[in-house]
Amino acid sequence: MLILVGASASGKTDIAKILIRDYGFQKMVTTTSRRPRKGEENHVDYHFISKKVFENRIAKDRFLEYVQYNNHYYGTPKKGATKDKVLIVDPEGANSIYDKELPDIVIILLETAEEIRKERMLERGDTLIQIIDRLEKDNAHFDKSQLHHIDFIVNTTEGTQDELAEKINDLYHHVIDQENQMSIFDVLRTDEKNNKERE
Ligand SMILES: Nc1ncnc2c1ncn2[C@@H]1O[C@H](COP(=O)(O)OP(=O)(O)OP(=O)(O)O)[C@@H](O)[C@H]1O
Ligand SMILES: Nc1nc2c(ncn2[C@@H]2O[C@H](COP(=O)(O)O)[C@@H](O)[C@H]2O)c(=O)[nH]1
Repeated sequence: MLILVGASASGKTDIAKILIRDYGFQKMVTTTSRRPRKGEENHVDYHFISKKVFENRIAKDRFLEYVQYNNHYYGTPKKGATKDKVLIVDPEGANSIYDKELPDIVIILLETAEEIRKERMLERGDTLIQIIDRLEKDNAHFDKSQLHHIDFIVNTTEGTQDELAEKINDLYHHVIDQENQMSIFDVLRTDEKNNKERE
């Protein structure tokens, strides 16, 4: 699973969409107890459920990880957490998944100059108050020191979303293909050992 972590307007959503459109990834749809925003679709943007149902699922251990943010729950369902998924979570979520030592997890932190993020937020119509609030909160929350593990840091200040998605896809495969190759070596080594024992 490819995990993208990054501050607001670092390009996570656009890059994930291109990875899905062009590189065979699927979206890991997460679950939230917050209400859908205008234009958001159930089971596409999130699985939208009530706080009570969310707490019920916590009790049933249905989440790989979950957090409480802005008085709402957000969680990654255990079901469907496969290698080909792209997941966007905050650092706390990425840390919980990393600490579980699951196979095929690649964590990429997107870093973007604050000035550019501000411009992008203005362009997409965020208010000045929203922008100031997000910039202030994000600087501490999305700092690399908050993550237990990072496979790669990708600077998204420059470059188009297409170029960045291509780079991220390459980095993901660099790790995953190497891991798979290692497991082939492990098989060969085991075969060799078994043969020697038989001799
Ligand atoms: N590399 C880029 N070049 C130009 N514009 C970009 C780039 N990446 C993102 N943008 C623009 O910046 C805005 C924010 O992008 P996006 O929604 O992908 O960010 P995000 O990290 O998911 O933000 P948030 O966490 O706030 O939802 C969008 O309007 C998007 O089109
Ligand atoms: N740890 C998790 N964080 C998640 C999950 N799903 C989304 N998120 C993060 O929450 C914030 C707020 O999202 P918003 O859609 O309300 O703006 C954002 O940073 C997301 O990346 C999750 O399952 N686990």
